[in-house]
Amino acid sequence: MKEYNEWKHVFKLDPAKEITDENLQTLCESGTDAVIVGGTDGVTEDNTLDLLMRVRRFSVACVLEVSNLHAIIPGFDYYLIPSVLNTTQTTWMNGLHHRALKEFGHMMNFEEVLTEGYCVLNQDAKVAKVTSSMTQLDREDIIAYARMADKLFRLPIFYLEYSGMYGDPTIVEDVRDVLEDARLFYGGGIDSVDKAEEMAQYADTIVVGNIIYSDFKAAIKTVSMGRK
Ligand SMILES: CC(C)=CCC/C(C)=C/CC/C(C)=C/CC/C(C)=C/CC/C(C)=C/CC/C(C)=C/CC/C(C)=C/COP(=O)(O)OP(=O)(O)O
Ligand SMILES: O=P(O)(O)OC[C@@H](O)CO
Ligand SMILES: [Mg+2]
Repeated sequence: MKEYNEWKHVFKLDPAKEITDENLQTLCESGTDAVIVGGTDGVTEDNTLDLLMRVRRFSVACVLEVSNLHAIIPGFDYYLIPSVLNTTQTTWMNGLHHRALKEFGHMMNFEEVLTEGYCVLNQDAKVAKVTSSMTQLDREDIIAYARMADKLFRLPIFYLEYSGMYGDPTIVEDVRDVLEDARLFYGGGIDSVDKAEEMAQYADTIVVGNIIYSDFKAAIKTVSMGRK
């Protein structure tokens, strides 16, 4: 299993969406560095546990990105805990986190927990709407959020989230240039090897999500970035 600071390419599986056993096997054995289980809505204890058990048949790292309090299940290799830095509602910054720590704090293994500072940039994404994120940001605003994650809060991960659309590579490059310790995750609209390679020049880790469900073959091809 690869540790999180070795991940270059990861797939994000949405528990609310269907994937066949055959495609799941192909995906887990594709050479990707980790499989993240997570989505903005429709994530339940049942569909999360189902994916955990199915992914566990393979040796790839299996990671839960926690998005609601009702689907926190033991047995994953890592727990990614998002805080949305550009939300307008404290719920998504630290509110649910406080509730979760009241319930689970005493039994958590913090070695497995990784906090992510999200900067949500696609105004049409579900995550932007749910979290009422301020997406109309200029380059300097985004860089300030990157420094907030890296230097003020010392979060291990800064996540540039364009979910559903391909972002601006020059922004990813500029953010890469200011981060010193935080790992840079980029996610959004990667549907080809070329896009995977372009963003992987700057991001430590690229995240491939929706294309798994709309064009599975294209999704699997993204793993071959850097190996064409
Ligand atoms: C013993 C035991 C159970 C151990 C585990 C202990 C543990 C790790 C406890 C958790 C502690 C903790 C602090 C939890 C935080 C709780 C929480 C709910 C925090 C809020 C998270 C948050 C900000 C959610 C908002 C949405 C978000 C950022 C989701 C991330 C995933 C994402 C953006 C997916 C992309 O969306 P998608 O669904 O794909 O959208 P489309 O359908 O449009 O594509
Ligand atoms: O679904 P896509 O657009 O690939 O984005 C991946 C991931 O960043 C979503 O949280
Ligand atoms: Mg998705």
